[in-house]
Amino acid sequence: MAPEVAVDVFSGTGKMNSTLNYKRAFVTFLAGNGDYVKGVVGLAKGLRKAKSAYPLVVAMLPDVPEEHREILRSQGCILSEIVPIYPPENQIQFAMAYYVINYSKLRIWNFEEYSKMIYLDADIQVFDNIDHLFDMEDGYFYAVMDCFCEKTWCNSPQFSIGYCQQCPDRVKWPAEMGSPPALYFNAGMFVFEPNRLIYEDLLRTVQITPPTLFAEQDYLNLYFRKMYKPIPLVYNLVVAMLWQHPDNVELEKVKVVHYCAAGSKPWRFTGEEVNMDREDIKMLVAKWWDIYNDESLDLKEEESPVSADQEETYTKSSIMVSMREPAVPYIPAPSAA
Ligand SMILES: O=c1ccn([C@@H]2O[C@H](COP(=O)(O)OP(=O)(O)O)[C@@H](O)[C@H]2O)c(=O)[nH]1
Ligand SMILES: OC[C@H]1O[C@H](O[C@@H]2[C@@H](O)[C@H](O)[C@@H](O)[C@H](O)[C@@H]2O)[C@H](O)[C@@H](O)[C@H]1O
Ligand SMILES: [Mn+2]
Repeated sequence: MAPEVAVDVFSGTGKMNSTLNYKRAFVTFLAGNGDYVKGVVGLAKGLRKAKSAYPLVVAMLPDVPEEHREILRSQGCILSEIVPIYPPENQIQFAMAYYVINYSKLRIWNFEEYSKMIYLDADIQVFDNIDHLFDMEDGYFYAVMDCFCEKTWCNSPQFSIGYCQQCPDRVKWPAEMGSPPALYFNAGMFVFEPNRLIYEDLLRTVQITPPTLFAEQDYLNLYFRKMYKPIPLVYNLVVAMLWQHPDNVELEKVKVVHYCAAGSKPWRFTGEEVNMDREDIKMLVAKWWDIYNDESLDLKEEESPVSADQEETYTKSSIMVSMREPAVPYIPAPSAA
């Protein structure tokens, strides 16, 4: 069983963070005019169904069309347009070509309107309330450990020797390859504190850090390696764990599902890719659709979505904030579709 830190939101230090005057929110990232917007709608409705007390902010690139923005506003999302961030010139072949746009996620450290945020990829669904994660001790970067066994890792040293942190005793890390890799998190879900100084350092450092296979996920693991605290996989079930490490998964206890395996995105699910004919995968995809199609979870007219001027102010401030950096030419990245 992989090493895990129990989620002790009332840490021994008694430093349970006051919820007074602290703004908290979930935040996701949206790029392009494709179908990830369905993921964000599903996430907004899932958080509503889980009765979360906090809003969902959408950090979106300029290429998200107005029609999609309107859909997200109607679901109560707080939209914040961000300026893209690109890695330095490089020859790297990212594990997936479209990962290049994921560096733009770094903009969320600039959302200083919030004291603590939980980042969630748009291909994630929250099936149970996880608001208690906001009460974890400040000063750390909390996320769930990833798995190195999928083909996407085939060009990594871990994959080449069959090593995975989810089962470190299966194939031990060979001494001749130096010390085993530090605990490594999946960057589809994490608990963090926006901070302008960290934000500026993140942007400075990313320009002098050679990009690697998993793009901003590798970079975030490198940058936060001293602050990282693993949390239980119930908070981000990377679905490949179901077949790569079934002994580590108690599906009935899982609160958050991350549809990141090839072919598992619910809104484009065909069931044809490897492992997509599994009963558990088909059940999780159906659960996602149950929420997405549940009209009772749509934001009601009488519920106060973000008013236009409130959003405008917020968006302007975030644009002003994000535009403080030199604007970069926006080059649409290869589509993930
Ligand atoms: O065309 C795209 C590709 C990615 N994303 C965003 O970037 C995140 C990371 O991409 P993805 O989840 O596909 O990566 P994976 O977790 O599958 O590696 C997505 O969840 C979305 O929030 C997006 O908005 N549009
Ligand atoms: O840009 C790099 C991405 O890296 C991560 O996805 C990976 C990772 O989970 C691997 O372990 C899987 O094998 C792979 O399928 C999946 O794409 C994050 O989920 C995503 O948000 C983003 O940071
Ligand atoms: Mn994802």
